[in-house]
Amino acid sequence: MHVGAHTICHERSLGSLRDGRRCAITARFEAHVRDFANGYVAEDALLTAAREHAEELGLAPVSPAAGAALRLVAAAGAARAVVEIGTGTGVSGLWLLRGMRADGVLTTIDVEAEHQRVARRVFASAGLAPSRTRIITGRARDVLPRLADGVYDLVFVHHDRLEYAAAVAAAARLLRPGGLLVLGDAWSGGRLTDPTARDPQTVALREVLKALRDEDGWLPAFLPTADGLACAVRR
Ligand SMILES: C[S@@+](CC[C@H](N)C(=O)[O-])C[C@H]1O[C@@H](n2cnc3c(N)ncnc32)[C@H](O)[C@@H]1O
Repeated sequence: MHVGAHTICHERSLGSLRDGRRCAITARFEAHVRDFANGYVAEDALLTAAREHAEELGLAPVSPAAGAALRLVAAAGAARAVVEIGTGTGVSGLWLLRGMRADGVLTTIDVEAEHQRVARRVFASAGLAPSRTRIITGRARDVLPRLADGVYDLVFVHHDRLEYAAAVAAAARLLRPGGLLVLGDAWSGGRLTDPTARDPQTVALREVLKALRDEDGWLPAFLPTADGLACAVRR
């Protein structure tokens, strides 16, 4: 997700950029980096189709760069058991599954069965056995308490930023020590670092990121890739 020049200029740490020309240069550079990252690992026809289905349904899937990063961390951690909150049409799920171990299972939760019907078709078209996915329809707050403690390698959160705090609390229980939490859309559409942005979703996200950084028990890092991925390893 693009972070506009005005956003960058509002960053206190980048106060020296409060000059229109430099801001414009920064914005152009940032767009260049974003476009390069999104094109660096091209999506295949299946991911492109899943992305188009998402757009038809009014959903914003992970960017290609964020998807490639999800596949990367799933592969680097040899993830076998992954939880995803926010199935959508399966863009992020397919990226995750392509990085996970061949016997890995993605448990993916979404309140909208219609979205999951599309995702199920996407996973099948990708040649994934039905045993590779556990697709659960329901609200995250109702489903997460039913999942087992301490057995998941990775939890990817990508639903409603107002519910990210509850999802992080659930992830702290679900992840094994050394497991990885990833929060999607962590730039909040470019508003994260804009101090004039006070919408409830962005405010809630800032609080979650602060808690992840400041609380014991997490080893955090912010990956500024495209739409932003906030990551933290469970200690
Ligand atoms: C941005 S889309 C997910 C996109 C998907 N992760 C991808 O990249 O392809 C967010 C999804 O979260 C679902 N959602 C929103 N609030 C939810 C909740 N409280 N519990 C479960 N799912 C929710 C929506 O129905 C939607 O499909």
